[in-house]
Amino acid sequence: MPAPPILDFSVFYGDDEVAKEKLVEEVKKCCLDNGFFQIVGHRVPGELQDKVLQWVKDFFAQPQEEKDRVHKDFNTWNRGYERIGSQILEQGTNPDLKEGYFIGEEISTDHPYFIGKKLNSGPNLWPETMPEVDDFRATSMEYYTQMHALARDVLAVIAQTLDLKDDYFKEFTSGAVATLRYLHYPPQPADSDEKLARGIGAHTDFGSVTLLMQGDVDGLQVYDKDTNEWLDVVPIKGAYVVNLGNMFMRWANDKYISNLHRVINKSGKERYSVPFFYSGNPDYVIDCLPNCRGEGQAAKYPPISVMDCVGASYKASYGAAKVFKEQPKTKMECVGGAQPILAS
Ligand SMILES: O=C(O)CCC(=O)C(=O)O
Ligand SMILES: [Fe+2]
Repeated sequence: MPAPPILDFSVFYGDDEVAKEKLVEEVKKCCLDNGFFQIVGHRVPGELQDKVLQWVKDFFAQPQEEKDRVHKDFNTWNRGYERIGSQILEQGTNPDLKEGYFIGEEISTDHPYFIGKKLNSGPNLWPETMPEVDDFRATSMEYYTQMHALARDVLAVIAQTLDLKDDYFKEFTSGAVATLRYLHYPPQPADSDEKLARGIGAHTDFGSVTLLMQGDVDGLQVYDKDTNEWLDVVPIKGAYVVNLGNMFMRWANDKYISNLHRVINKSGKERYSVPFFYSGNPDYVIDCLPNCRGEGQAAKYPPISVMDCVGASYKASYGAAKVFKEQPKTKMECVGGAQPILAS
């Protein structure tokens, strides 16, 4: 299996039906193989991408005490900053050498979508003391909106890979929630032990699809089960790495794959990346997709709401992070397939 192929997504927006069919075929191959591919030719403006990446750098360049002002422990709905070393995603490795900042739908505490009712919902925690924070906020939310649109388009193509109409996921995507994560990986020492050093430990993602913008520094690797090797996903300016998450794998009855990946930053440089985790409408009930099981074959998993499926993964992840030293990680409730490692 080669590294994830680079697909020209612009044909999705054009009239060339043959090219569209080819795109659907290529995406299907990737979904069956390891659930990873890259896209160029999407509609997210390059200027907006550059602006976001610059803000990501500027945010993490702030003094530690400024970043701690917006620490995610100040809320229970997964928004704000997390320090270097606060996660261990892979059993037996060093704490992840990365810091992060989470953004989501801007939802007030009196909104019906507020936590308790809906998945990871609540107000964002903006770095109010950072110079030009209004631009940081506006740029982040504009990008967040653009990523929702791209996720819907990617899902329209994925629907076609299953011989479904391109609007099959319409209900799932209306009222969808998602999480945008800004990430900074300081350089890992060149002589660091590959057995222990991780920017982000091997894991699978929780949701339906993840759309990842990498900066210009490499380090992302995808596990190849056939050769037991890790394949480098070399950054391409402006491109998105697309991968399926655990919920989609379950939804597709394990026909499509949510694959292990990790980051080791051996470049000697600061690495920045921006994943967008698309959960979907929290109330939507996922139940074995059409064309994902043989005739007469039962679905492997019972129906489950998006909120319960993705929510269980978050709970398992944070619970496990807190008690990590005392007990081994367990398989998550909602993960399809025998993934040995917790998702993020
Ligand atoms: O930083 C990257 O390239 C990957 C990040 C990732 O896999 C994640 O946050 O789940
Ligand atoms: Fe990931």
